[in-house]
Amino acid sequence: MNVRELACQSLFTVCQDKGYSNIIVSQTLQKYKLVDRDRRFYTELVYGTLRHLNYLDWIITAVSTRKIIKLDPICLVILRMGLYQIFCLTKVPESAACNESVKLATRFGNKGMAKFVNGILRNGIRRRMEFNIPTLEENTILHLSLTYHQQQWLIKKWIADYGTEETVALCRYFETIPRLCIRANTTKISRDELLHNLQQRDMDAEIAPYAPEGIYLNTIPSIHDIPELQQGLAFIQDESSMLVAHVLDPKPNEVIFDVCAAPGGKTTHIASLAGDTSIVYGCDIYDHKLQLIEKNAQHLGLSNVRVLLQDAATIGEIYADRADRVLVDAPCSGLGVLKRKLDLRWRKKPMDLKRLPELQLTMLESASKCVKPGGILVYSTCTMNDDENVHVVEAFLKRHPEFKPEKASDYCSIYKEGSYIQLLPQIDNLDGFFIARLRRGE
Ligand SMILES: C[S@@+](CC[C@H](N)C(=O)[O-])C[C@H]1O[C@@H](n2cnc3c(N)ncnc32)[C@H](O)[C@@H]1O
Repeated sequence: MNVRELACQSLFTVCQDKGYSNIIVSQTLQKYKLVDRDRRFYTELVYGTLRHLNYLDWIITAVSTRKIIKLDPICLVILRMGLYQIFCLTKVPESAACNESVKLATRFGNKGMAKFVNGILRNGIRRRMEFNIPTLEENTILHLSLTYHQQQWLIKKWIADYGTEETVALCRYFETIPRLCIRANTTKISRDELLHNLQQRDMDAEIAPYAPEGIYLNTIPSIHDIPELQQGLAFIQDESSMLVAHVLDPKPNEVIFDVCAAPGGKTTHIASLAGDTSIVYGCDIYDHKLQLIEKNAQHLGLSNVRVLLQDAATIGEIYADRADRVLVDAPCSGLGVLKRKLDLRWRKKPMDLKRLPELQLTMLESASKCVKPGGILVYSTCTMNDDENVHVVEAFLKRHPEFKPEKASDYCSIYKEGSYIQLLPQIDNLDGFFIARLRRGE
């Protein structure tokens, strides 16, 4: 298979919602031993097409007489990839992009599809001047959506929530290349020692400003350049996410429940802060995900982690008053981490934001029953959607006056007014995250 065929297949899988682009790309690169140049072109085609998806669809909508949703999915992938080469790459001649796309349509489709693809691409080239992105003044939403590769409904929501200037800053944050952030496994090595070891090997590493175990790597290394990851001395985790365990503030000799725990980033962090006289139960509703928690705990040498197959929405009926501390790191819309998840940007639907708060409140209510009198309940998400954050917590507090909020930022070094921490990428230069800390009365 040639490079374009591989890219076409990978994009087809991602666009059919059958996998994450980073996993598919790395599996493909492992299976097919491509030479460096082909490897780069393959990666560029897959990630570039995905990043520019809404711009490419904007062109297809204008040029095609058939509606996008009526197009054969493989035909749509071939068109997107062809237009990406024509409109966004400078080094591929237009004729090559067209001819190669026609070949793909013949290979994966039929003669009719090949003719259609040829027509659309040549039409696109003829009408090229029509596809300059409108300016911010001409059409704010379309401009931001096409320039920063975000869905229009999200841009509208952000403008309503933060205004245009902050929305631009937010979109810019999501366009920056994510730095790798690692957490020192402080049960085995201090952050200073880990940092020293990395810098000794000429790695451009610096400490994370807010998470006491966090280290950023400014140049993106291959994972294999960091043997400390394989040795269990460090764990890949975003800085925002590291703050959650500190807000929970686990202590020795405690029983702690992490009720939405897989793959165990926070469970293992909590376990290392609590020490081995505590027991941390990492619960999840998916059996196969529990294995990830176990594997991560074992790899980091943590003997105080146990896993539990358990639905967070019913956990309180079984384990009432059992835990000193409970973390609900709820499934959420993930709007705070759009920098990392390119394909997730296009999968988000307004409906997701509507259906989640009810589920989150159910989980929080059930998990709260596990908290012993005087114990701590922490609720966190990786989103900046108030309906999933402050509104869920306030609805919970209204029904449960036995819980009172405590100032979350007293437990970590990022200061926020009010009780809760809402990290905003455009203000805090961190992934969007929400953390609330509640205490049950005695
Ligand atoms: C935001 S992720 C958790 C990330 C994790 N805390 C970490 O730091 O690695 C949410 C998790 O909730 C799990 N989940 C979804 N619905 C659940 C339910 N009803 N009960 C328990 N876990 C659930 C998902 O499988 C997913 O692993």
